[in-house]
Amino acid sequence: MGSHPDGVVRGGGALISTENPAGSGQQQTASPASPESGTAGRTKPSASSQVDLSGVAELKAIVRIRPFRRLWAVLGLSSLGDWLGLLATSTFAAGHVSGSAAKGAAFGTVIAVRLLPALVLGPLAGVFADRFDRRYTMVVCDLIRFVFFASIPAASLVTHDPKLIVGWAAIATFVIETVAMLWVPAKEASVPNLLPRARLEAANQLTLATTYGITPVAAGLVLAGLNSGLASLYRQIGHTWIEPTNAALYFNALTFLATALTVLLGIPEISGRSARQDGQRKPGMFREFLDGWAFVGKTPLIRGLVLGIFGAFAGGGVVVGSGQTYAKSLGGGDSTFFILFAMLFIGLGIGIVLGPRLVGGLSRRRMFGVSIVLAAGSVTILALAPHLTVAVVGTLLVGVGAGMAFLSGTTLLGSEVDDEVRGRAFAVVQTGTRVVLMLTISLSGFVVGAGGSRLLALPGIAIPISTTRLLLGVAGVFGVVAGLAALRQMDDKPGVPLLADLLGSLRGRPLSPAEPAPRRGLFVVFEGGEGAGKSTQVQRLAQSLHAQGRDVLVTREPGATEVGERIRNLLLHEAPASSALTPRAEALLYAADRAHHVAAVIRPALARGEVVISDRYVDSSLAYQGAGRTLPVDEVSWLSSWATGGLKPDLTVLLDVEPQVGLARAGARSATADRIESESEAFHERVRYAFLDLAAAESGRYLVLDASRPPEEIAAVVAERVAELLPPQPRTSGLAEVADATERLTSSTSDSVETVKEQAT
Ligand SMILES: Nc1ncnc2c1ncn2[C@@H]1O[C@H](COP(=O)(O)OP(=O)(O)OP(=O)(O)O)[C@@H](O)[C@H]1O
Ligand SMILES: Cc1cn([C@H]2C[C@H](O)[C@@H](COP(=O)(O)O)O2)c(=O)[nH]c1=O
Repeated sequence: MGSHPDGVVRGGGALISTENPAGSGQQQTASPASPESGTAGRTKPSASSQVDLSGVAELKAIVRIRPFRRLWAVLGLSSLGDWLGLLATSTFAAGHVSGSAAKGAAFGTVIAVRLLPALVLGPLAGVFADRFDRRYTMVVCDLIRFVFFASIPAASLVTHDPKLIVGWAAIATFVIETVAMLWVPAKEASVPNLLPRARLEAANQLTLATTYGITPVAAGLVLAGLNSGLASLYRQIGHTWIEPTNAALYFNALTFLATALTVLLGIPEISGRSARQDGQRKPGMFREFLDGWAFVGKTPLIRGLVLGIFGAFAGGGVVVGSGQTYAKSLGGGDSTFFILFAMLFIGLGIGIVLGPRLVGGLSRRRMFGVSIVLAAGSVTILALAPHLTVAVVGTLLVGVGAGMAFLSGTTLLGSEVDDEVRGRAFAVVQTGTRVVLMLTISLSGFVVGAGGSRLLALPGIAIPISTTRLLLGVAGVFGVVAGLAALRQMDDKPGVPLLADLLGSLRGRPLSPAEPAPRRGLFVVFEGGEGAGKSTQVQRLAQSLHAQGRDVLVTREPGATEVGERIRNLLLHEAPASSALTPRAEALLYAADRAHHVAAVIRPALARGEVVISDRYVDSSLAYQGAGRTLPVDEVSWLSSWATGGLKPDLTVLLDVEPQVGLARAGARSATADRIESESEAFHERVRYAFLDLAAAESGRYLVLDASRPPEEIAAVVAERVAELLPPQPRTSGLAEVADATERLTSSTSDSVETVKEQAT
């Protein structure tokens, strides 16, 4: 598969872009400095650095990019041609034979011939898109489509034998569809190179809406217009080229000539890939073909995408194939079937247009998996629907899920698959979806036709079981499993709970993934109210671990770093009263201290394999700023998880004490109370119960101890629990025994606590 330029990682044969937002590996020959000339290839605006625009502004931003605008126009024209071609060739063939059976056979033959190339040529098509200049591939394909579309009506100028005319229409259609199989992956693989990556999703929304929303309607209108406008003229003049179907085919041919010229002369940016390949020996076509399939099979992301997309299409195929009998099972007829069919397409449109707004910042990999589960879960709703209303809602949801999956899947393929192999990835999807759709529509039609409805006789009761519903149920469950498997394969936020992430995204606050970090040490945190004895226990644990010869880092929040010390003073001593610092500002200052603390002190120590013991951490913010100051706890939690990059302690020791007792201890320790110690008793009560609630919610990671017990008892329990989390330490010398004895003699005064704190800072 050639070289792997910067920004591309190889793993198991995988080539996934990690850096370049506009399609890595792409060496643009154009120098797109302004939006007019296209921002692809050079600039590096990541999804996160891109300004988040509203829907219309986003669309304006992408159509302002000249190469993309032109490609979009080409796509619109070409798609109009496709739809016109489908309608016109079918009616053309049927119009040249007489008798309903012959007309039906002619129509069916043309449709079958249109689908055949997907099976024969589909797998090879991607090799063309990846091997040759995509611009010339598109131009040659469009010129061939121009000639062959024009040749269909022109055949009747040469012969009047209907068999020859229909036969030629079938051959021409086969050729046209064959080159379309080459054109589509070349086009799909080019789009990501013409746009900044952050705009790819909106671009896909626009192109999908054009292909499946605007152009089929436009094609119907053009055909209807030609029919009504030219029919009487044709009757008067009699020239075959103004016969409406012939005129539609000539018009269609011209759309392909127009697109060929536009791509050739107007979008040179599609070329440019060959520069990278100069001087390299290309592998043979067969090798490239095998590499493409190996890439799909070995790369978890692509495997997940392909699995999910095929699953969604299989579900859609089953819904369409069993639609008519399903409508009957609801007590309806053809009109019910059409209502359900319309609902499916309305849902698709909603999913494509509104899906991204709905899920907000949810990662697109997760959006893809969740959409498949939504679509498939809704198919199971259809299986159980007792009434048309439920079936209508279910069908709408199937469409919404499928639309969102289609959009996110296409965007992921475009943005995460390296340019070198993107054409082949798109070709696999293109071929596979056609095959899966054809098979499931025809198989499910056959199964529901043969199955009918059976009575399940149980003692005392007979339950009617319809094959249609059984099939829908099986398809739904299969789809949910495929969606979950896809999620597993491609999840980019392992460790971040999916449901919480989804709910946060729907509300506009997605959870950040934990920052990947080599982590070999152990992270222990002490939490509790004022004067609970945290510092005392921190120091005891540190000494005990030191005595075992372990590397220990003692630290605290706020104030473990130079910057943190200044923040601490500001928070606890310099601001004279609570009114001088608003709760949000206070929360942000604690978060700022934490962000720096984690990055500068905790993560490096953990990476070195040390035991890190911190006097307070995230829970203090949840308890003091959340419960104490009554800020929304989920907002404070989000802030902390952003500040820490998702770093959680391995163990949190909660020292629980009544606030009066703790405050009295703290008062005895120092004459003046700081800004937070001076808060009301009710404030400290809320803080105490918030700590206890946090521990109860995740009990496995907490050790809750009664802090009114003697310090040495508490220390023993803590040491025992920590020992369970540490690997056994080889005893090296008699020094360890000496250290143990020293530790037993050490007093637990607050002076020595301060000494340890000083070492840490
Ligand atoms: N289990 C205990 N029983 C009685 N007194 C204790 C106990 N633990 C600590 N103390 C004493 O209580 C005072 C406060 O202890 P320490 O500084 O360890 O608490 P803290 O939780 O760190 O307080 P703060 O959060 O206010 O910094 C100290 O004088 C300490 O000696
Ligand atoms: C980390 C953190 C701390 N606080 C409060 C809790 C205490 O009153 C002080 C810290 O002083 P101590 O000597 O460690 O007891 O700050 C808070 O309100 N929010 C936090 O996130």
